[in-house]
Amino acid sequence: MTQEIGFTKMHGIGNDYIYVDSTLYNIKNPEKAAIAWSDRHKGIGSDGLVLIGKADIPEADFTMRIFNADGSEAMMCGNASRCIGKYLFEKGLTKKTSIRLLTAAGIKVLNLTVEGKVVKNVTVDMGEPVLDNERQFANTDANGKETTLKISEKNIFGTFVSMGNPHFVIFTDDLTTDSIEHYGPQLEHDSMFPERANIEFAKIQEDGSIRMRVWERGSGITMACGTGACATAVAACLTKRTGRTATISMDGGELQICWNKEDNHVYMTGGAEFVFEGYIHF
Ligand SMILES: N[C@H](CCC[C@H](N)C(=O)O)C(=O)O
Repeated sequence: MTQEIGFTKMHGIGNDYIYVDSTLYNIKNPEKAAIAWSDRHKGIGSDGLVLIGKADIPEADFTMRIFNADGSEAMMCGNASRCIGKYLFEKGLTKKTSIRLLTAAGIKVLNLTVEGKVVKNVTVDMGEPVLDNERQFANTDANGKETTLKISEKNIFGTFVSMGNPHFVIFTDDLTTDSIEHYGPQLEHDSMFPERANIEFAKIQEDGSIRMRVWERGSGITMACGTGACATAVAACLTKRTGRTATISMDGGELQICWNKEDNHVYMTGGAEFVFEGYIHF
């Protein structure tokens, strides 16, 4: 027996997802739906599937579940959290401009910048980065200076930062697709990351901004990654390449990241857009 499911397609600087209101539609197998619907030829086409729900605890307003294009469920999605803020406000599901979103990585607070009835951009309190020391600085050089993680025989150095979901940030001048397609899947599945990992390839630019491209766990190369942008900004600061605020420039656009010294929280600011709506039989 197929169901007719209403969906909304949105993107956060090119990182596109299918959004379904789970108070209206009960998708029995979201993993399977994410795989089928993410297919850019036989499905709707997206980087994954996001389910929006109503929170049943007083500490939160709404809930988010996010499934990658391979059907794997992730703890958190930065770009999707901004899209949810826009979705909820512009569809009249809330009048709040500060929304508490319950995710598998805890409650994230979305602060909407609104002009009239339109959400112009969203700042998300992404919480504290988790620096996993045994994977953070595996080596120190002769002077005891902390270096960054060396991935075994690949002789690749990077910085592990979790934003609720795992990220490995590599600073390199080589941001070519060939390299990312070569090293991305290898590193995603490296034994150093039992839960797999999102892999960021980043380069500090002359104006101090950071150019970053990403191989996402479960979705491959995407146009942008919100949690990845946060992890990249934290890694750049940790390795003394930048200060605590950074503009992260990705294929799909820019995000402003601030790793606040007072509360140790990372704040991400950027846009979100509707693309189209439709129904799919599943
Ligand atoms: N692929 C990620 C989930 C999506 C995160 C990304 N799209 C973002 O904007 O944060 C993971 O498996 O952890």
